[in-house]
Amino acid sequence: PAYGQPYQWSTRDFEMGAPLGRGKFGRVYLARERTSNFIVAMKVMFKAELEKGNVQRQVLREIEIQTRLKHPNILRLLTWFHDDSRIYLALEIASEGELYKHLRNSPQRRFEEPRAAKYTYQVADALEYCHLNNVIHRDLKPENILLTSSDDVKLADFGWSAHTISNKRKTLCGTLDYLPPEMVDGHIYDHSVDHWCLGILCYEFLVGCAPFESNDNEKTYEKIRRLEVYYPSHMSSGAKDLISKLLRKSNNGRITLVEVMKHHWVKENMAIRN
Ligand SMILES: Cn1ncc2ncnc(NCCc3cnc(NC(=O)Nc4cccc(C(F)(F)F)c4)s3)c21
Repeated sequence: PAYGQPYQWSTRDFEMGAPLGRGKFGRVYLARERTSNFIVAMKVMFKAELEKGNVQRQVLREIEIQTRLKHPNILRLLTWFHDDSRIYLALEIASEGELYKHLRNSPQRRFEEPRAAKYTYQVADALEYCHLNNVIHRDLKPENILLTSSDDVKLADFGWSAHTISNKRKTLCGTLDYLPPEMVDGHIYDHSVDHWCLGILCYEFLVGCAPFESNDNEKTYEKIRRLEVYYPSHMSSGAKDLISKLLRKSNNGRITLVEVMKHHWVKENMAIRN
């Protein structure tokens, strides 16, 4: 490349391998960079599909956000490039794939408390870093969390993330189970929506399903508004205490992410595991 110009990556630099998964807007493949043999996860999206879904701005915002975020529990966007018909995201590989598959395949389809506590801690740590960088993830769910070979989690898919300045309503797509009350009622929201989602996530780790799940959207909205949470008898009082402090209607009533990381249930259970 011309002196001082950053190298322009292209598909020629990579040998594409097995498919790793598919999202709404494209597929993810294993890929190897030819000169370094470095392995990446390559997300390939068709421009036409992104235009049809009217999400190209979100992808550009994700690229802008993710190239800045560097944290052990956030999946790195290493580089990106495009050709005439596709956009490629070269992502850090998380070889154990999507966390929800491990959740669904666990005995009783739920994680033991030490494992749930470790992941809750790591997600809280990643979210705290995002918020310090004025980024709200907004789409926290087991599908967007990946697992590494060292059993650490990586927050991924910042396609729905936003800088804290913009309070655009999140167009309702995908699961409603994670929507906090202020978003269900279309009110403005801030980074504390992620605190709510962390509560839902921790509940789902421990129970195997989200607390407000129901087969009818209106019923889910109602349960969220009424904050009807059923805690199964197997759940420890420490876990119930933490979740009840995150699933608070008033966004400023939710405990901070630092308090989550210091919570006695998290600390006790992480001591067991590590
Ligand atoms: C499956 N799998 N197994 C191992 C493994 N290792 C790493 N990554 C994997 N999978 C990729 C995970 C992703 C990370 N970042 C993403 N980002 C995205 O998909 N962005 C995006 C695309 C199209 C439209 C939109 C928009 F605008 F609509 F929001 C946003 S997807 C892996």
